[in-house]
Amino acid sequence: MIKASNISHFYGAEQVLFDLSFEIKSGEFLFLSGESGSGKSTLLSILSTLLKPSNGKLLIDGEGVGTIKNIDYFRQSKIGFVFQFHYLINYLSVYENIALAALEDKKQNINKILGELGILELSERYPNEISGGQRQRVALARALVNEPKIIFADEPTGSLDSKNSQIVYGLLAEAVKSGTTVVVASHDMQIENYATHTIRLKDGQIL
Ligand SMILES: Nc1ncnc2c1ncn2[C@@H]1O[C@H](COP(=O)(O)OP(=O)(O)OP(=O)(O)O)[C@@H](O)[C@H]1O
Repeated sequence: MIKASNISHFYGAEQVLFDLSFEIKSGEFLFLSGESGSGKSTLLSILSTLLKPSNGKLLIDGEGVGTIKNIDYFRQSKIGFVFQFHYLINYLSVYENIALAALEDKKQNINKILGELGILELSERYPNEISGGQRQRVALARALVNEPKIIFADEPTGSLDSKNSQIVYGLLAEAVKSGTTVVVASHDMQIENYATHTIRLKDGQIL
């Protein structure tokens, strides 16, 4: 599903990733772990096509990132993103936040996904009228709505307590069961209970 070959990255003169090569197979739940500053977010941003690596090659679902013609459609249709801060729009309802991200022919999925995530009854509420854990479930629903092949999550539970974190990991694990590939970068070692694979980074290298 994802093949990274000799990925390196520099911010200015500082090298933060060193010649990383690995594969992520379809249906894996990969935990990118490592201490603060080890390069997790940088690597996740590269894998999710948001950041161009300084060197190296990345194949996603058989396509070479960098040569993809319509990258916006590629991201919208194949990739779901979840971030620590959910970036929901406060002026739109839960339903509308998800509808905004949904491809036209996927809008019919919204209520089903809200139901599966246990937040259907919140669909008319606004983000500031629900809890942090519920907001992160909305962000997850938004990531799932286009039935992406891959979900990338950067510290998805960074602002949640342990119980809500477990709910989010459980929902990601459910997505994996139905065939989605999931890549999560986090400090939270609890993810090891859900992940099928772990890559541990230290100073920009795989341990
Ligand atoms: N935009 C940037 N410009 C310059 N240096 C950066 C930038 N982003 C990250 N860095 C540096 O790159 C290194 C790796 O950072 P990165 O955010 O990838 O690590 P991380 O493992 O995700 O850390 P954390 O867990 O604290 O989020 C760090 O030394 C950081 O200071």
